[in-house]
Amino acid sequence: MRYASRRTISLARSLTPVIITLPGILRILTPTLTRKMASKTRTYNDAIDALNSLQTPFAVIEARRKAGVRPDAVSVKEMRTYLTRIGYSSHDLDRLNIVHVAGTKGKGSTCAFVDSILSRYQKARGVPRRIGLFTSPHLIAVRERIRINSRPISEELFARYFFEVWDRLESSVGKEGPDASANADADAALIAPAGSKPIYARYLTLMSYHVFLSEGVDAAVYETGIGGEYDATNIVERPVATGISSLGIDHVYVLGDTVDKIAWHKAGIMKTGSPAFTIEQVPSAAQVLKDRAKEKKVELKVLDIDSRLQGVNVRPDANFQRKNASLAIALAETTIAKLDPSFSLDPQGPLPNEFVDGLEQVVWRGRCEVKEERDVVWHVDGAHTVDSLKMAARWFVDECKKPGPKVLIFNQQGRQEAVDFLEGLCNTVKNADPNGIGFRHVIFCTNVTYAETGYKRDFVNHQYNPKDIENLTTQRAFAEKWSVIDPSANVMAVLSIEEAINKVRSLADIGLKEDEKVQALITGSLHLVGGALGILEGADAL
Ligand SMILES: Nc1ncnc2c1ncn2[C@@H]1O[C@H](COP(=O)(O)OP(=O)(O)OP(=O)(O)O)[C@@H](O)[C@H]1O
Ligand SMILES: [Mg+2]
Ligand SMILES: [Mg+2]
Repeated sequence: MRYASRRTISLARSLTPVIITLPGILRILTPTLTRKMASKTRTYNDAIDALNSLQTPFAVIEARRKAGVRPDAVSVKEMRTYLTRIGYSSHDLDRLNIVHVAGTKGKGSTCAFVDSILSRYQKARGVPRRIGLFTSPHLIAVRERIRINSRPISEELFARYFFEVWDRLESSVGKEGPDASANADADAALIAPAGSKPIYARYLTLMSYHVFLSEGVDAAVYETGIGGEYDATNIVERPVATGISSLGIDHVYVLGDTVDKIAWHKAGIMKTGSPAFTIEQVPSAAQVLKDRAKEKKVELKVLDIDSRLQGVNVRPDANFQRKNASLAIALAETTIAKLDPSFSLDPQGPLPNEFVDGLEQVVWRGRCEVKEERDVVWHVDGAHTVDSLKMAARWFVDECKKPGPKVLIFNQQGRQEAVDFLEGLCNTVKNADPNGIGFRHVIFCTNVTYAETGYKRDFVNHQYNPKDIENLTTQRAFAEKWSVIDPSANVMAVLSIEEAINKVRSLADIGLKEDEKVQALITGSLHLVGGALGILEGADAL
């Protein structure tokens, strides 16, 4: 086994007021930040720096974890308070005609399908007028999370709306709207002190409402962040429809350690008066969804794979994706029927062209992507749970028809349980090979993008232990585990995504046969995948 040597790297970019040093503690030079933000020309980079200052520091996360603090109903009250402070009531959200999607896996893909179908319909019929899409996490740049008509909002627009929200929150004095009682004011002040701001993901959620309402969006697709019941997106009271994609185990610390506990949270997005859809689930999860629907008097439809998908080229050609697509069809159909009363879908007949095109031409980057170079075929997928990693491995095996050594680049930072992701990944690939050969080389890297210059600003993350990254603690644990699971593999740990990619490219120089290409899989985290795509494409992949 070979490890990269331990060394100190400076991750500072010259213009940024955020300086990170390894080893050591992350420092934010707030005077620069404050001065910049006070000036008139507040840029996208200023916005991202200010946003990064809203991340919960690693030490606080640790302390909460130890004390067993979990999100609860107060989180939703807090979001409502902030919404009022930036000038909206939850009734205003009705104008957005929100499609709300929760699930352990497939949320983003389902949302992207819905968005893509609505876009095709818009082009053909002019309805909806403007489509909003809110997803998480981001792959290449933060502004990807807020899209209008399928395009990430521009840096200028992002900066403008970001600071409008910022300023409104800073100047809030605890008056919670004209109708608020003294008690309500006092409550709100306790939940969210005047002048305070929500944390990172919640801030972006809040900002998305401001963006979409200001920009005249009349259909908005929302992916939940974590869970559903207490998620920041759950302040919507009258969504057009809700959808729950595949349920499984993830975010155990926040949501609980069994699939039925997790299902309880996800079911929290269902709303009385709004149609709800899901797909086939494991029995315990299905039961919880059914019970919660009954309790909320919601009619929950459990969808089979839509028979009208036959002949539709859904990629990847896998059952999980057809489930996502089936859910998306129902959600898009319900939305369009509300906005265009002349629309109706024949459940037996073929799908309208707009639906077929929307499903076939969807762009959802970093999921099951293939990029071919002269000597290396890169297979890139952001899976990061046990189940989705097995899917990713199966997809990889199916794609790897051409000969050549298989190589893995893997990262998952900050989650100890991730060491359990490896076995399924290893065995799926091994078992698919007639000679039982798995990955020849396995490279574990940190989530640092570049060897020399460190993190791209959009990826600065205060939530990880900097010591762990410096010492490659996680990567060494992964490497040790892999050496036990597959002693024949050449396993290594390196300090950055860039080094990992260069390592794979250098493998091509040492002994590929004539018709061979290195078959590389990059997976384990969207952060890794986003950084890798940026490097492979040599520029912002956006
Ligand atoms: N229905 C599904 N069941 C299992 N795995 C899935 C499913 N849909 C997608 N995946 C896998 O999970 C990866 C992430 O998909 P997607 O972005 O749609 O999920 P998500 O729910 O938005 O996840 P995240 O937790 O990253 O927000 C995909 O690349 C694919 O490998
Ligand atoms: Mg997730
Ligand atoms: Mg997602």
